[in-house]
Amino acid sequence: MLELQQVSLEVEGDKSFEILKNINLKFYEKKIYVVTGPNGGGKSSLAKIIMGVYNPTSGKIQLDGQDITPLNITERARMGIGYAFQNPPRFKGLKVKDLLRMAASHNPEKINICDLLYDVGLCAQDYLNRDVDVSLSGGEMKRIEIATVLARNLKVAVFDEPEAGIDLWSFQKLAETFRDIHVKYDTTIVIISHQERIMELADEIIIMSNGMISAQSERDIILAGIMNNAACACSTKCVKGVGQSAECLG
Ligand SMILES: Nc1ncnc2c1ncn2[C@@H]1O[C@H](COP(=O)(O)OP(=O)(O)OP(=O)(O)O)[C@@H](O)[C@H]1O
Repeated sequence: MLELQQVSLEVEGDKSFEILKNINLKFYEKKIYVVTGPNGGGKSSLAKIIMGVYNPTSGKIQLDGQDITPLNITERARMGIGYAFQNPPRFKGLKVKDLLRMAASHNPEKINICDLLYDVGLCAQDYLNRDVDVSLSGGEMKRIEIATVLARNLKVAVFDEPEAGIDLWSFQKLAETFRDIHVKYDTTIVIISHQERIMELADEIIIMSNGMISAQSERDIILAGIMNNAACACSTKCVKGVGQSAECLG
């Protein structure tokens, strides 16, 4: 289990600014958590705190009871925490098979990289010798990156907006891939996303706004809350909105 205890993150600028405020969260094995909420709410910062890109100003992070707060990104990667980027990096001259072999080399179990490609819906024959460069589409790159996450057999995998820039068909395959990971592996999956279809994959949804957890519950409870947002008063044209409240009238 990954646990964040009273985690805060402050950045120094002209004046100091608290990006994350006293976050308490528990992420259990074999569960999918989707973190959502308004722009600037602190979701990516939370992902970076888990990864070790940022170190908290105060608070503690524990993995299976071990304090990992002082560990950096490389040390946390060795402990089984991995991150899939919003815009995955591409490397000239590197082939898909090299990338997967590199990822699998960190896994004590023997991994068949062709099976991994199959797991993410790609034909090994077509993709093993492809260069990891701009010739791969966004959706293909996303799936290859997910295959590298699977190759490492992570304890905790964090995906920041995995749906960004992929087409509808690839999106469907991506959702299936997450469902498969959920069934086959014990990995704790944390996905940052604004997409309702990604939220539908979650066991639990966490809503972050203004650097705090504003809601956290089972998927259906949160989704029902989002759909029947009684506080919405945006417009009479909005399907959710009431638009009639006195506050709306100029
Ligand atoms: N290194 C930094 N220095 C200063 N401010 C930062 C830094 N990183 C993030 N912020 C600010 O912290 C807030 C939270 O940013 P973050 O990227 O975590 O939000 P988010 O919820 O992921 O947003 P989005 O949905 O737009 O991706 C924003 O106001 C952002 O400008």
